[in-house]
Amino acid sequence: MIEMQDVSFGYRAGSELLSGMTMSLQPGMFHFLTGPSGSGKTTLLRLCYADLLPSSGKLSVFGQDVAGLSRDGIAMLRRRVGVVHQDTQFLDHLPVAENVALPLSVSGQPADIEAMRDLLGWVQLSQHARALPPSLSGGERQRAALARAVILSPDVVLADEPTGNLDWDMSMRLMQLLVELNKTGKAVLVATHDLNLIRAVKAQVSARVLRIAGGGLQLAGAEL
Ligand SMILES: Nc1ncnc2c1ncn2[C@@H]1O[C@H](COP(=O)(O)OP(=O)(O)OP(=O)(O)O)[C@@H](O)[C@H]1O
Repeated sequence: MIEMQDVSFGYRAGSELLSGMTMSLQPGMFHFLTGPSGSGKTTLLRLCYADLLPSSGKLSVFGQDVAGLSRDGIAMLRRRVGVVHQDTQFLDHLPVAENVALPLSVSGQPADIEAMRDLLGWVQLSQHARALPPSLSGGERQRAALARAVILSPDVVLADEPTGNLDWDMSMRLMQLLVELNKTGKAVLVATHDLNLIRAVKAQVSARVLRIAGGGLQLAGAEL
């Protein structure tokens, strides 16, 4: 569903951050992306939803080569990819429910009140539907961000360090939601440097671990 063949990327011409990356996100599979701070995890995620385009190599998303896509084509493709950003990026003056529903209004779809109620219930934020984002705890913000990422029923969910500021219990609660999503058939990719988190999830679900090292991408072995 997302495939990279020999993809390289640099923010500045002549200086590559990532090079020779070949990988595919498998439908229905749980994936982790790990690597040291600054190694390029966020950058790789941004490539996965065509927020950045490769400097060289081939990137296909849902079978379409992104190099040949118009802006509208890229916008259509992004609707099938739910993203939980590292900084949750809420509009602080809008209540949680309206923030979660934003992808619907942006894509011109009506809000389904019943579905919204179910979604907020799933992330255990029913009580906070009318709250403003600044009043939420870190875990609540991440769960709201996850609800917003899945409101368009994407095929793939990408989460960038979603547990970065959370304690262990809250981190596992969030990962549990991602595991549940994965069990409904969605491909999930979680960027994290927390190897204990990867081990805890791998004890519950089969997961592939990709590691960025030296600007390239490797499949991590049995040590995880
Ligand atoms: N928009 C940008 N313009 C220029 N350089 C950037 C930009 N975004 C990131 N970088 C640089 O690219 C490198 C990789 O950043 P990236 O955020 O992808 O790493 P990361 O592995 O996600 O890091 P962390 O684990 O700390 O979040 C860093 O050196 C960063 O400073």
